[in-house]
Amino acid sequence: MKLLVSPINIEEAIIADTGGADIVDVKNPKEGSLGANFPWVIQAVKARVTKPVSATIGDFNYKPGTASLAALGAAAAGAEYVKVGLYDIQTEAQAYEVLAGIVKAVKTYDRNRIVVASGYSDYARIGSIPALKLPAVAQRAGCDVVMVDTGIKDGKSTFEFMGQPELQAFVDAAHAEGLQCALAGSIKFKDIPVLQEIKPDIIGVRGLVCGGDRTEAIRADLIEKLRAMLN
Ligand SMILES: O=C[C@H](O)COP(=O)(O)O
Repeated sequence: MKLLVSPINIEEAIIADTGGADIVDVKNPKEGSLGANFPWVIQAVKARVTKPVSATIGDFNYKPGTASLAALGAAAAGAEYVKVGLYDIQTEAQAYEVLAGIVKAVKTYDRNRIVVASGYSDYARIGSIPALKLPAVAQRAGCDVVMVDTGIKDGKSTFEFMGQPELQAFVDAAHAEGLQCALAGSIKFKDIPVLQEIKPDIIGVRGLVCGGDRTEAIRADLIEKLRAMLN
């Protein structure tokens, strides 16, 4: 499993990089679960880290044009992984239109860039499309990775909304579609053995490596501890 760590600034990005993250995922929690950071922050991180850079473009509603333009911005700023949250999206048709626009914008710019379609494990409480509907639509739209994160960051974990069988079904559906799969959402150290059974390709964390409070700064010792558990 690759380790994706989500820093909010250059200092945290360097700690994530040197601590053992495989993917440095720039985001801005002030603007939501998958809130977008500024292009100059993505550019600065890209210039300083050795690992592939990911950038979130926001928790989106049904705005395919806005989403595709934001995705191009993230790619142009240097993100190898461009990650969108399908937040206020209820249907497969809406999800497809948003994702297809993003894929076209990003892959026309550079066909080697990776598009990540993120749904939410707590889809029922936020009223978004169920996660299990996403692998097929993400594949049809030309995405590379499908994931779930929590939409509301109140400390409740993805495991509280999708049990192991449902998460396993999500990972298996992604793989059956030829996609990689990422799982995130207030993952705790105690969840790692279960994740090693479920076998997503990527796990995403922030709060865990901030000592439990994702508004605090990322700590090198906690990334190193997590890295050692994954090796
Ligand atoms: O993409 C991963 C997220 O940033 C996970 O954040 P979290 O572990 O604080 O829920």
